[in-house]
Amino acid sequence: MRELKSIFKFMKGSKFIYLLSILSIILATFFTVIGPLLIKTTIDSIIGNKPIDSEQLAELINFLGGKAFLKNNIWIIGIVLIILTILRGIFLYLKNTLSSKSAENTAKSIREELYDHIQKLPYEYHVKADTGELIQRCSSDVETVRRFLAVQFVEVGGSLFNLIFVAYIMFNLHIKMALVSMAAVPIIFIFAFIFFSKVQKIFLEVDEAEGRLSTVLQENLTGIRVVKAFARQNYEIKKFDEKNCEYKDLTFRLIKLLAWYWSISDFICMLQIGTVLAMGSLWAAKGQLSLGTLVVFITYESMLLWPVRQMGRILTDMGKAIVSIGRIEEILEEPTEILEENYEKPQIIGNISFRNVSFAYEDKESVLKGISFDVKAGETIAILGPTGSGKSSLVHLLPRLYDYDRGSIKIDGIELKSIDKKWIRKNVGLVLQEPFLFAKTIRDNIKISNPRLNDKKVFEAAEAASIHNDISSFDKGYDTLVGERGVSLSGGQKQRMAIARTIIVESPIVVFDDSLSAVDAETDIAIREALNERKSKSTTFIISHRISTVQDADLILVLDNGKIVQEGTHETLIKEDGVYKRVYNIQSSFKDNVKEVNI
Ligand SMILES: Nc1ncnc2c1ncn2[C@@H]1O[C@H](COP(=O)(O)OP(=O)(O)OP(=O)(O)O)[C@@H](O)[C@H]1O
Repeated sequence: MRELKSIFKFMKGSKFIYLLSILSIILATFFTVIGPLLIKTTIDSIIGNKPIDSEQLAELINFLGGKAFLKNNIWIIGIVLIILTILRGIFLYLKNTLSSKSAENTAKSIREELYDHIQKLPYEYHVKADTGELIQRCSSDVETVRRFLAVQFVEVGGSLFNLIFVAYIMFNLHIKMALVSMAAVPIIFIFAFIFFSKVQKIFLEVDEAEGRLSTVLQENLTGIRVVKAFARQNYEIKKFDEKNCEYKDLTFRLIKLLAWYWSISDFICMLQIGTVLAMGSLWAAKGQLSLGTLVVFITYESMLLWPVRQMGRILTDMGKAIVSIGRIEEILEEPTEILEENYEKPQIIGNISFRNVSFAYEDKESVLKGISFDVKAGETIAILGPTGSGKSSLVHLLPRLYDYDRGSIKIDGIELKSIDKKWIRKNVGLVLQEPFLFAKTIRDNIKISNPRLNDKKVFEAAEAASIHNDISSFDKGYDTLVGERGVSLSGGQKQRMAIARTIIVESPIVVFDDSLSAVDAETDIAIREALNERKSKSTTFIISHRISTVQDADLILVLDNGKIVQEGTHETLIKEDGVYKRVYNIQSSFKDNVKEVNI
């Protein structure tokens, strides 16, 4: 019951409200149960002549004026019944608002904790995680828990109290009638419990089918341009139809099963009420049961059966809530990245030295093997190599997105692993291969690292990234809203926005991970020149497949299969036989016709 413990943990701040809510439902049940007893007393002792068999009711009757007075003023009983109903209504209202309030609070704290935790999970986790699944856990799983807490959790307390209280009164009134009245209770409970445990599988299947339907929809809408470009609309429509039909069929199956359940359970209830009526009338005719008691039993019967029928449902919903909280816990148990360490926070200048660095993703084969090189602050290092040779892996070590397994990386003489992660990330600007822009204005996207930066800084960064003129040509300039994932911008514009966003920070170390690939050669040169002219020159890493992009670098590394196979400057490398010279020859011979040749 680890999951139940977790639910209680999230309810921490709302426990008192829950208690009030349970108290409200108990009081509502109390006022519901009192009504039929008053009717019984009226029939048996006020209209009839039987003595009142409960001290409390006798006191109430005396308070209202006594038996004789009430017999002539029976409307007073009617008013008391209305007051009881109003009180019941008030407490039911209180129960509903209180439990909804605390459920909302609990759901809010689950969502907050989840979101905070997801933000703190390591880069590695997000690389592998299925975003759709994470969204589902943060939304529909939290919703299942919320629904359970808002509706059913308090209902369990209310139903139990109802069952115990009603059974207690029944046994006090007439033992034989109580036994008859309760005969179907275990049958209905077991039937409900077995039925809902069996259909729980279908409930889950419906949930999963709904998840698959939303995944198809989400994927299609995100990749709509690819769908259109490949004229795949019909295929996508068919795929959606399949998932839609699957969801409809499963839901229909569930509804049919539920219809069966409610009909059979109604039948058992009716049979039970019929038995109570028949046996009650028989015993009443024989004088073994008063008319008033018969009325009480008939009224209590439905009060007893309805919550028992619901109980099976509540128990299975509890099962669903437990599954959901388990899925939420799974994320919360993922170890977070320790960012706020008591590690060093040195002033970073940008001298970097790699010595025999090796790195592997988890237990796989090393993707970097014995990498060694030195860079002085302000220098530019270019990295070239075939796809999968380890270029991105190498630069991802710098902001400690991953930690190297062997060897040593020193930044200004300090071992990288001993530098605080948050600190080093503030000092290493990374322009990723696939830039992601937020659905904000261009200005806000550029100054995302520090919203307090002034427009002058924004314009400077945009100019250095050769995007200022493009932005100025838009109707709303820097206030232009970037659509979801920046759909209104071209690939090259998005890349340049990402560059502006990184260089505005003026980090001492900047990494361009193949982030000039979507801009033409002239813009590429313009950006690099602008970067060189900046006051604070950063140590710059450039990953590129284009010789023209890397040729001015102070040091060029050629990687292959995780190893440095060549290193030097453009001048030295074109004189050496090797990959660099080969690529250079291919690219320069096709210079006029082909802009770039990938190696
Ligand atoms: N998160 C990851 N988990 C496991 N393996 C990975 C991960 N990222 C990359 N790899 C593997 O590591 C190797 C090096 O990948 P890396 O992205 O560093 O190459 P690259 O030279 O930058 O390639 P490209 O030019 O295509 O971007 C590849 O074999 C790749 O499959």
